[in-house]
This record gives sequence, structure tokens and C-alpha cells, in this order.
Amino acid sequence: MVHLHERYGDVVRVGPNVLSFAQPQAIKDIYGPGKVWEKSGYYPVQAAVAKGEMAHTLFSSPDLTWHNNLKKSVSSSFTMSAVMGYEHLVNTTIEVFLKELNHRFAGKPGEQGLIDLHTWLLYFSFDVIGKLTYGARHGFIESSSDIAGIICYVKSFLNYGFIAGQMPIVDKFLRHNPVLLWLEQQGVFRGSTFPGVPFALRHMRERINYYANRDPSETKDRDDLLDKFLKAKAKHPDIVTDKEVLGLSLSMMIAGAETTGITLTALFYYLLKTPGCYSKLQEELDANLPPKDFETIKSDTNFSEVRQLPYLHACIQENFRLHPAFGFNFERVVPPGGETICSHFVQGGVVVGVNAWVVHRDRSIFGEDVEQYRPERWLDASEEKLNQMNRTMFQFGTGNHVCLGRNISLLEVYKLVPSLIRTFRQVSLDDDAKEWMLWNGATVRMSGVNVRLAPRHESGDNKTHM
Ligand code: HEM
Repeated sequence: MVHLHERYGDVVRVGPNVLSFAQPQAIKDIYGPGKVWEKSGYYPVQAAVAKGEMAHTLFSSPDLTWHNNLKKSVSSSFTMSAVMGYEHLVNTTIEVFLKELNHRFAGKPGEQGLIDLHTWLLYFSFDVIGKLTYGARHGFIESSSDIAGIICYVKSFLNYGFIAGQMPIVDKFLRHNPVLLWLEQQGVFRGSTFPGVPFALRHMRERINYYANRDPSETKDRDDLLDKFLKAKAKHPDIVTDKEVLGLSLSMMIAGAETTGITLTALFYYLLKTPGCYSKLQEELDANLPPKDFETIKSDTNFSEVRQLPYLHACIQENFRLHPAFGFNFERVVPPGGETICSHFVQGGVVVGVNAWVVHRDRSIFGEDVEQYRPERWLDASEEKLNQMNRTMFQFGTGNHVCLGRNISLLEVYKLVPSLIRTFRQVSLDDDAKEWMLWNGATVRMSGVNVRLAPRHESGDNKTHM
């Protein structure tokens, strides 16, 4: 999409009835205050399937009333202050992650010390989401494997949606084929069910039993998202049923895990490719959060503290700018009667959208060096420029469908990056000259980010903490 706009200009017709806009003004015109336009046919293709039934999520549902009511019922569990209450759940996952990396790889020579960073950060982000949603990790990290093929499924699920979503009618013959769904309901065919469904159903059952079999005065609230979803169900039974609880739980994993794993990998890649930035960040962390021993490091990396560190913030913003996790246009349908977008009148029914990869590379906003990873642009900018840059950031979308889990992903990123950098004396690319490989399958994925870790304490010191 970046190349298409470079070649054909600010408005590109990318399908018979589909327009892509490059100018930041289009963000305001399409998704801005008061704009509640329907999502395009791209989204329902992304519905999960549970035992032959469509399990719509906030992301996939075309029904705006259902979406708005459901989002309103659970949004208080995703505010920044609510999310800070989940910090200890992230801490325990960071602790396990760092211990595994240290024990398996740190300081080891040859193949033994080589880490496929993206794969490990996916183990991390999928385990964090399990912990936040159900209070229990699936165990990707400890087993160093893709449990039940969940990660692989999410990738192929998004790949499929990315392709089929270009011509949504084909979906009715493929994944959401009514005959296949019916066969699945009869137990004849099990191809479409998301492998995360059995986990979700087991945790839902256990939780419902937990509350049913205890006197309310004896039950202690659990502090995970499933508890919040079940409370929303009790409070708004007309809006949130078991089906919604299942859809919400699944969407945490589908929308929230790979996106954060990609964001973390890109951030380490850019930092390691620009060693000056890495050293500056390390200096800031060392100056503000003096290194502690391995056991206490995860609890020392306090979210409210690290959020205030300017260089860390600049590094994270610059990464979101250069590598937003989603690589597709967030498509909406122009309402009947038509609307004006960036001074062009567009007829009702036309699908329009903006791509974060495109607007984040607008030279009039971010400067001529848009392809360069340069966190300093966030520190050197005048107040007016900074406001303009912040307004153009589109990695989480905006408006009615803005990412529900953005604060959760910020919590993960702001905590994991300093924790990993402080835990190891050195993090380095295995081959500095090698570039990563990128491809777009709705999320923009990478491969070839292989790193090595040097422990802070070379000798037996480190082992005593394991
Ligand atoms: C770096 C990480 C993440 C990125 C870049 C990201 C990006 C996005 C974007 C761009 C959208 C809106 C798409 C559109 O308008 O069409 C979205 C929606 C959504 N995201 Fe995220 N996301 C991230 C993490 C998460 C997490 C951690 C969760 C949950 C725990 C989550 C849950 C959702 C949900 C439920 C929606 C649908 C919201 C709606 O339609 O109202 N996301 N995300």
C-alpha cells in the first residue's frame, strides 16, 4: 500500500468499489468524532468458529448495535487504571520468560545460544494473554512450543481473512461455508474450530462452578478478564451471554497476542540495528532503574515508573510509527448520501480506508527520513509538531473501533523491554549485517531475527539465582 500511494498519489482505487486514502486528514474524515460508519465486508470474514457456530468478536461483527453495547459493557476493564491492576499478572509471565531465556540460552556458544527472538516473543505474548484472560498461562514459554497449534492457527486465521476479506463472498464457500458449519455441528468435521476454544470453554466452566459452589461471602474476586466478562454478563444479561463471553475471550488471543509479539520483535530489531539507540536506552535505564539481581528485576520494572522515561517512550513510539502490527486498511463503508473525505466527495456505499503504514510515513508530518528508525524525532519536535505527530499515529486505529486492548499492549511493551535489557549484560544480533524478512498477512510478520544473550554475571553468580 505504501508503494501504491507513492506511485499513484493520495487516493488510490484498490478494488472496484474500494478507495485507499493516504493523507492524515482522512483519519479525521473517516473515523473522527461522531463518525460511526459500518465496517466493510472484510471484517465478518474474521469471525471465529466454535463447534460449527460463528463466534463473532468485537473485531469481526458487522452489527454496530451489538458491538457498541458489548464494548460499552466491558470497556471499564480496559481503561489504563484497570489495566494497571493486572500488572502483577504480567510480572509473573515476565519472570518465567526471562528465567527460561537465561537458563536455555544465555552465554551459550554456537547453536545452543541462538534465539529465534520472534518465536520466543510470541510465546511470551500468547502466555501473557492467557494469564490476563484466564489467570492461567497456556505454557508456551515453559514448553517452548506452540501448544495445541494455537499460534500457528492464529497466523493462518489472519492470513486467510486477509486474502478472503478482499472478496468476502468467497468466505461463504470456504471457512464459513454453511454446509461445513452444519457438518461441524453434527460432529462430522472439526476443521474450523479455533484450538483456543477448548481452553476458553474449560476456564469458563471452571469459573462458573467456582462461583456456583461457594457462598458469595466466601468467594474472592479473581483479577483476570474472564472474571470481568462474567461480571458484565451478570450485570447486563440482555447484552452479554455465554456466547459473548466466549467471543470476548477468543478475541483477546486473536487480536491481542500476535500483534504485541510483532511489536516487541520489531522494537528489539530496530534497537539492535541502531546500536546508538540501544546504548542510549540502556544508559537511561541504568541511570533511573539501577540494575538489581535477577530475582527482583521483574518487580522493579514498575509500569508507572518506566512510563515516565522519555527515551524509552520515544523508542516505543518510533517503533509503532515504523512498524504498526496491522498492515491492512481499516475499511469502512461511506454512509448513504455520501461524504467528503480530504476534499473529495465519495458516494454512499463506497468502501474507504486508511493504512497505518502509509500515514506513518507522511513526510510532511514526520520529516524526510521517514524510513529511518530515529527515536530522537519524538524528543526534538516542537510542542505543535509533537501534537501533530501524535494525532497521526494510527497503530491502534481510532474512533468507535479503536483497539480495546491498547493499554494492555502498552503495559506489556513498557515492562518487557526494560526488564530484558536490564536482565542481560548484552543482547546482540547473531549477524549484524543480515536484514529481517517481512511479509503481510493482515499482521506484518518477520523472520530472521536471531539474537544472543550475555548474562550479567558470567560465572556461577548467575546460576545461583536460577
Ligand atoms: C501492539 C498491539 C496491538 C495493536 C497494534 C492493535 C491494533 C488494533 C487495531 C488497529 C484495531 C482496530 C482495527 C480497525 O479499526 O479495523 C484493533 C482492534 C481491537 N483490538 Fe487491538 N491491537 C493490539 C493489541 C491488542 C490487545 C492486547 C488486545 C486485547 C487484550 C486487543 C483487542 C482488540 C479488540 C477486541 C479490537 C476490536 C475493537 C473494536 O472493533 O471495537 N488488541 N487493534
